[in-house]
This record gives sequence, structure tokens and C-alpha cells, in this order.
Amino acid sequence: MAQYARTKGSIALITLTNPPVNALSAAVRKGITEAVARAFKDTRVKAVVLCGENGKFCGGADIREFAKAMSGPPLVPMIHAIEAGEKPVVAAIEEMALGGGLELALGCHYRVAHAKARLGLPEVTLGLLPAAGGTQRLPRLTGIPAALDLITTGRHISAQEALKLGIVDRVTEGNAVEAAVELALSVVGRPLAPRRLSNHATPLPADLDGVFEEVLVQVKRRARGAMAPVACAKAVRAAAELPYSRGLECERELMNTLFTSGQARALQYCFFAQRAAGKWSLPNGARWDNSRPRAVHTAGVIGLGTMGRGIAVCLVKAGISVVAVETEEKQLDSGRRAVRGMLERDAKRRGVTAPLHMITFTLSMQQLRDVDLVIEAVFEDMALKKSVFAELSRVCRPNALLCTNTSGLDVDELASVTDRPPLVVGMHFFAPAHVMKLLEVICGPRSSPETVATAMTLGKRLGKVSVAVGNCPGFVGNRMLKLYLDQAHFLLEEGASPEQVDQALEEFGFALGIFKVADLSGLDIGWRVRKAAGLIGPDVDPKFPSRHRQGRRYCPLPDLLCEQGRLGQKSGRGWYLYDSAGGKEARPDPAISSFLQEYRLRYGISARRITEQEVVERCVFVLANEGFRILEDGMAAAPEDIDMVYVFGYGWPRHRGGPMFHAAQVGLATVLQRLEFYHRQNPDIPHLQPSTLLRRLVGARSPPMQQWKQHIRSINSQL
Ligand SMILES: CC/C=C\CC(=O)SCCNC(=O)CCNC(=O)[C@H](O)C(C)(C)COP(=O)(O)OP(=O)(O)OC[C@H]1O[C@@H](n2cnc3c(N)ncnc32)[C@H](O)[C@@H]1OP(=O)(O)O
Repeated sequence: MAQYARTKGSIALITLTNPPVNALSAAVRKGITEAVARAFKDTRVKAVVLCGENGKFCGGADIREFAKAMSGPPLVPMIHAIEAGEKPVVAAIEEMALGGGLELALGCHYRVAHAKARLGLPEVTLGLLPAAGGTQRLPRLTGIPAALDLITTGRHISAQEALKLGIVDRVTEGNAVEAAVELALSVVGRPLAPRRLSNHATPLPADLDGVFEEVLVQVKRRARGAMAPVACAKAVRAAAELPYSRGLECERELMNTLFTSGQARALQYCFFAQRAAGKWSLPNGARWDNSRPRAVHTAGVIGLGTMGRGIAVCLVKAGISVVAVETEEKQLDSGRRAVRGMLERDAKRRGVTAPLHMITFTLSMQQLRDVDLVIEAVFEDMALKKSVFAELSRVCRPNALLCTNTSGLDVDELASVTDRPPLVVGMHFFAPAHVMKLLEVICGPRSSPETVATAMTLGKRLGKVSVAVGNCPGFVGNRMLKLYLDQAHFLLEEGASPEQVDQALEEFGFALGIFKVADLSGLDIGWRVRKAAGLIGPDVDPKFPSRHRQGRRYCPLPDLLCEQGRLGQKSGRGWYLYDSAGGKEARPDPAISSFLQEYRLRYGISARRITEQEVVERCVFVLANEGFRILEDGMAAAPEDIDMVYVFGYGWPRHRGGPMFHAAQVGLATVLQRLEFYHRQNPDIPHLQPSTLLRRLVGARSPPMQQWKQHIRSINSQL
């Protein structure tokens, strides 16, 4: 809807009304169309101001309507009518002008923004392009390079940046609607033709081809296989080469292809899944909207290794005072230097002063006595963590929350050594913790609603996507990762090379192949975990380690690599070769190729040709299969939560939605059939055996994801 009012005698004020973000639903488009026609007809009206209710201009097209048949007036002619009108129209941009909202503003003759407003064309993040003239008007206003940047990345910009780029005419610290009304009064009678962006010629850079080539390289690197950024670049190219009306046709054709694509569906699914993940609930009835989080002003971080450093930086950047604790002077010193360096670099990038005063470094746990919450990030060892938690019980005030950054240990076992099990919760960050967006919040069976609410809210404050998960070994992400890695290792035994597996996964869209990721994380991490799990021990023959352990197939290849000192990037050699220890550029290593050949020879394995399809299916379907088991076990509340863990924590390609969404898109019956096929070939890999839930869903004719929960017969759900 849109409200119509007349102000200052001659200004029509049209207010978009569709909470929470005044999205351009069919009703809003109808309201604007009618209100603008009324204003143009009313002889008392000399100019028009467009604004949004509740201090928000417009969040763009109504994404919920994309899945339905189109109804109501389309955006393009509506915006054209505004631009072609004979009365000046001014957009008053408060809080946001995004997507169709910014396109609407670009169709207005003038734009005023509040200093805190954010502007952008984020359609690309939904698998689309700005198809209400945005790809044609913006380049005419800002020139090609800036338009390409905004449209292909979808990034939001500040009002100040918008002013510099010429996207807005004025920025005000005061009331933007009042400023827009003043501007409207002042421009009455001025010629409108120069203000119509569709009339402008597009300013062209000297090296047009070079600019586009560079952008295409960038977009392909950022999101391999994603269609929308490439289509965005093509549409902007049309603005450079074609008259406006033909450019608009090109924009429409490109949009038609994107609109019905699986990638657009996946990206829009991610948009809603990300928001749904924040709406957690527990079996005891506690929910995101009935549980109050505690205020967190001060926090302790124990352990200044890679994880602790990143966590401390996140907390300080969110305005939380931190007490960072280490056990020895040397570690404390190097931790202090690293944390300060990260804060200083970040502050320099943002042109502000580094908030170094907000963090203190100490060797004494006693300094934690007054903090609101502690995040333990010590070595992944249960006995060590238990001793830390027992000590925290003694030192911290009785109502302080105790959180662990364990990546897979039993949170309840840790809670049991404290005097406050309801105040204990897992907060599993991902490395590097100040960069990665995912936070798994592990709800122990005794974690109180207030504790879960505090951890979830704190995650959001740190800029993370917080996903509530149950307390089982590896939680959601690492429980699935283990099986994915196992498949990759088995493929090496059977004849693949690390680079072949990685290439297939990267072609699928993963940011990095699994072996590159393993090298980056350090191969010794998994080695230690396997030792702790009793998979490696004195009974294993060092010369001829068994390929069968704990009742199932086991691949000793990564252990053998670790024994050779090949620990990944940090040692300059892992599955790949690096220039030096800590080097980043992964090169295939002929030594690995010979090592694999010798290994196969020793075990009598005849290498076979492995297709890209097999690599992707085995790695990706095993992830989904374990996801179904996680749902059955009640360790994740919904398939959307599992998908968000993979998208934000494990480099899963967002344009494929997540492993569960992907399985649904491929077809559950196909996934079942392919898993059965691979399991027949590998009966000693139990995780290739299709899960009960997958079978049940296929038996129920593959219902939509929203109905999967109805087919789960979990008696012990933790979520
Ligand atoms: C011809 C095609 C022309 C145009 C195409 C487009 O315009 S596509 C849409 C482009 N716009 C966007 O991509 C903006 C999407 N929204 C956001 O980025 C954020 O929601 C926003 C606006 C920055 C606000 O962020 P905030 O953190 O304050 O709130 P939150 O994200 O939790 O959203 C609140 C609720 O609003 C719903 N919502 C947001 N935007 C839209 C939208 N465009 N359409 C429909 N619904 C939207 C969001 O889902 C939340 O709903 P809830 O039920 O509360 O979870």
C-alpha cells in the first residue's frame, strides 16, 4: 500500500507502507501507481516526495512474491511513469534503498538520503539482476566501473559513498523527508529532462573491454559457476553499448533466464533460511521470542591460539571489553602482538582508532572474576577443558556464563564439572574466527533458555549467523565433515589424485577443494582427533597400517602423510607442495603421486578412472545423507539450519543452497538411488548406506523440505 497526503500546500507526500521493510509487493506497486497518477493530475500539486513508513524507504521487491505468479502493476512501467512525469519527484531515503527500492529512487528526479542510510542493488545475491531499469540507469549516472562494482557484488554503500558517486543529490543528518520536501519546493519549475537518467549517455571508460574482462575474472573467482554476476556484467555492458530502450530489453531477457533458474531459487532459499536459523526453539518450549538474553558488557577469552585470538578480536570489535588469559608469558606475548596487530589493521582499513584499550592480557584466571561471560578456547582436549571449567567455577561470579569453543567435545560433560550446568553452552567459532560468519551454538541438555538466548544474540552482535545445534560428537558441521573427508580419502585410494578431487569440488562451486582446505587447517588436527578416538595407537602396524578399523573401512593415507611431517601449509608440504612453510600457493606434488602409486601397489589396489560425477556425488550425497541422520537424531531443528552451517562455515556454494537443499533439487529418489549404488560398490563404508529418513521421504514421494520434519520419528530431539 501507499499513503497519500498533501503537505506545504503543493507537495504530494507518498508513503510506502508494508512493514517491516516496505518491500514493493503487488499492493505497494498498485498504491504507488495510483498515488503518483493522482499527484500528477492534482493541479494544486507542484512536486512529489516518495518516502517509506517507519523511517525506512524500501527494501526492494517483495522476495516472498517471487515464488508466486506475478500480480499487480509491474515495476518497470511504474518507474517509467514517474521519470516521464512533468512534476519533479524526490525520493526521501531513510535507512535503506535496496534493489527495486533503489531502482525506484533512480527513476525519481532527485534523491535525498539520511546520513545513516544504506543503498545498494543486492539482486545478485538472490540470483537475479536489477531488472527494473537499474542496470541501465545506474551506469548512466555513475559510469561503468562503479556500476559494475555495485551491481555484480550487490554490496551496500553508505549515504556518503552514494553522494560521492552521484547516486544521491543530498545527504542530511536531520529529517530526510523534510529535506526532500524542501528540495522539492526549490526545484519546482526547473526543466526535468536533464534529471531523467534514461536520457543520459553512459560515460565510457577508455578501455571498455579491459574493464569488463577484469570484472568477469573477478566474478568468476568470487563465486565459481554462479550465473547472476555474469548476467549482471552483460546487462551493464548493454548500457555501455546500446540505447536505453534496447538496453532495457537486454536486461529483461537476461532476467528471464535468471528468474526461473535453480540458482535463483537456491539463493532466495538461503536468504530466508539464514533468517529462519535465528528463530531457535528448544523441546522445553523456550524460543527466540520468549527467552530474554543477558546483557554482555565484558567477556573473558581463555587461550590465545588461532581461535582465541580471532574470538577476542570479534568481541572487541563488537564493543565488548575483553580479558584475555594465557598460561605462559611467551604465548601471552605472541597472542597480545597478534590480537593488537589484527585490531590495528582493521582500524586502519576503516579509518578509525584501534580500540586497544578494550582488551587486557593476563596470566591470571583471577582477572575473570567480574566478567559477564567467558569463552574457553584452549587445546581440544577433554581433560584440559574440564580443568579449565572447574577453575572457572571457582573464579567467576556465580551468574557468569561459561562457554566453550570446542569443535566437537561433549558440552554436557564439561558442564558437569562446574557449579552451574544451566549456564554452560557451546559457542563453536570457525577459523579465522574474526572472518568466518558461522557460529554453532551447542545447546547442552542442561543449558538454560537464557543461556542459549544470550549465546545466539551475542553471535548476532558479533556479525555471525548463529545456528542452534544439539550436543553430539562433532555437532552438525564437523560430524558431516568427517564423512565428506573420508570419501575424499577413499577416492584417493581408488585412483584419484588430490588435485582431481579438488578440481571436481571447485567446479561444483566449493570455494576450495577439500584437500586444499585440509592443508590450510593443518593435517595434524585430524590426526590428533583420530588418535583420541582410538583409531591410531600402538596396535597399528606402522609399516602396513590396517585399512579396516572399528568395524569399517579406514584410510590411513592422512596418517602416513603426518608421519612424514607433511602437515599442510604450515610445514610447506601436505597434499600439495608450497613454496615454503606457511606458503599459500598450492602446487601438485609429484611426490604425492608416487606415494599414492606405491600405496596402491602395497595394498594390491588397482587404480581405476574416477569421474568428476563420482567425486561430486560421493562427497556431496554423503553430506546430505548424514544431514538426514542429524535430523532424525534431533541434533538440528530443520534442514535449513544444516544448510546454513555448510554455507557459512564450510565454503559450500551458496548458489546451490546447501547440501539438504541440493539433495531436494537433485531429487531425493536420485540421491537414494546413487547412494545405494555406491554402497553396493563399497559395502564396508556404512555412511554410504542411505539413512532411514531419506528412505522414508522417498517412500512419501519426496515432500517439500518444509514437510520433512513430519516424517521424523525422533524421541530424543535436542532441538
Ligand atoms: C524486477 C525485479 C526488481 C527488483 C528486484 C529486487 O528488489 S530483489 C530484492 C532486493 N532487496 C534485497 O535483497 C534486500 C533484502 N533484505 C535485506 O537485505 C535485509 O532484510 C534488510 C532490508 C537490510 C534489513 O535487515 P535487518 O537485519 O534489519 O532485518 P532482516 O534481514 O531480519 O529482515 C526483517 C524481515 O524482513 C524480511 N524482508 C527483508 N527484505 C525483504 C524483502 N525484500 N522482501 C520480503 N521480505 C523481506 C525478512 O525476511 C525478515 O522477515 P522475518 O519474517 O522477520 O524473518
